[in-house]
Amino acid sequence: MADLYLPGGRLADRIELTGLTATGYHGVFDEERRDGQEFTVDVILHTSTSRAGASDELAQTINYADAADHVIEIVTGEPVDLIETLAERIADRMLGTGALAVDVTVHKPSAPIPHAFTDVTVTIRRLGELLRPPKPAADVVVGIGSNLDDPVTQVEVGAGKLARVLEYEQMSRTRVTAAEVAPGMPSQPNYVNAVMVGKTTLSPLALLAELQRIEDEQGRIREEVWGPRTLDLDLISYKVADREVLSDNPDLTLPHPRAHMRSFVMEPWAEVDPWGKLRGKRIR
Ligand SMILES: Nc1ncnc2c1ncn2[C@@H]1O[C@H](COP(=O)(O)OP(=O)(O)OP(=O)(O)O)[C@@H](O)[C@H]1O
Ligand SMILES: Nc1nc2c(c(=O)[nH]1)N=C(CO)CN2
Repeated sequence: MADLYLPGGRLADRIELTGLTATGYHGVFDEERRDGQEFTVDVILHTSTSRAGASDELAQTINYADAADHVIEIVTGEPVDLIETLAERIADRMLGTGALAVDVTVHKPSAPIPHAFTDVTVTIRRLGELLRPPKPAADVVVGIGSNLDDPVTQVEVGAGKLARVLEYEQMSRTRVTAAEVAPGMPSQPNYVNAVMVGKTTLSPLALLAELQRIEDEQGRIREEVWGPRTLDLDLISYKVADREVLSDNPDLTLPHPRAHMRSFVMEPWAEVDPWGKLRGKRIR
């Protein structure tokens, strides 16, 4: 159960807490509620540790001591009948730490079973919002940009591929925009920009993997942030049942953190979706 492959094929990194033990008062029987017993919990947090590994900063990862505190708080907290419920509560809390997915095993080695046995466990895996297929289909906004190797054709071909990934899609007109470059960086050729809105049943990370596949197919080389590019597809906004999915995960930040400052995104978006909203505010 431990391996989790992310959309795009990469194996997720793991932070594992094993054998966390405390007395709890969970169980169906009165004696269990009265006397309590030991519960042991194993947790696997599926995440990406590469930024923390490179920067050596605790803020870039999930603090395992905080995760352990949460688990103990739930085990020693409000009693429930079933270890299934306990596992569900722990998984839910662990997803709140920013993990992409979690595996939780709850052990109840002193369970009231009138036979010789060593342990009884429940193990569950729960996916966070970035990995969960949406229900109903999500409304998404994708920014398209190119300023290398015949940008008009790059945008046209990229949009054609994107249209096969999305449903009920609608594309803005393309426009030529002056390149916004990072401070101190050399100027760049003009961009061709457009926005496509549509629906998807892909999870946010699965959609991002599709966007990156299309970028890669069009010869995108990722070297310089804000560098010139053959094709750039940014996931601007992802809404399920009108609720915007929010994420501060650097691998997929939602809504896109710079979109609201970019007229080359907001103008074409307003053209195809005049009632559109970003962080609850009308876009025009
Ligand atoms: N909303 C998002 N849409 C697309 N990529 C995102 C998003 N949030 C985070 N990313 C991450 O950003 C990384 C760098 O993306 P990219 O090279 O397209 O950045 P950029 O185009 O140079 O800058 P910008 O995001 O400001 O347009 C990607 O590998 C991706 O994981
Ligand atoms: N006009 C324009 N400027 C940009 C664009 C873009 O798509 N259009 N994309 C950037 C990084 O993605 C940086 N600057």
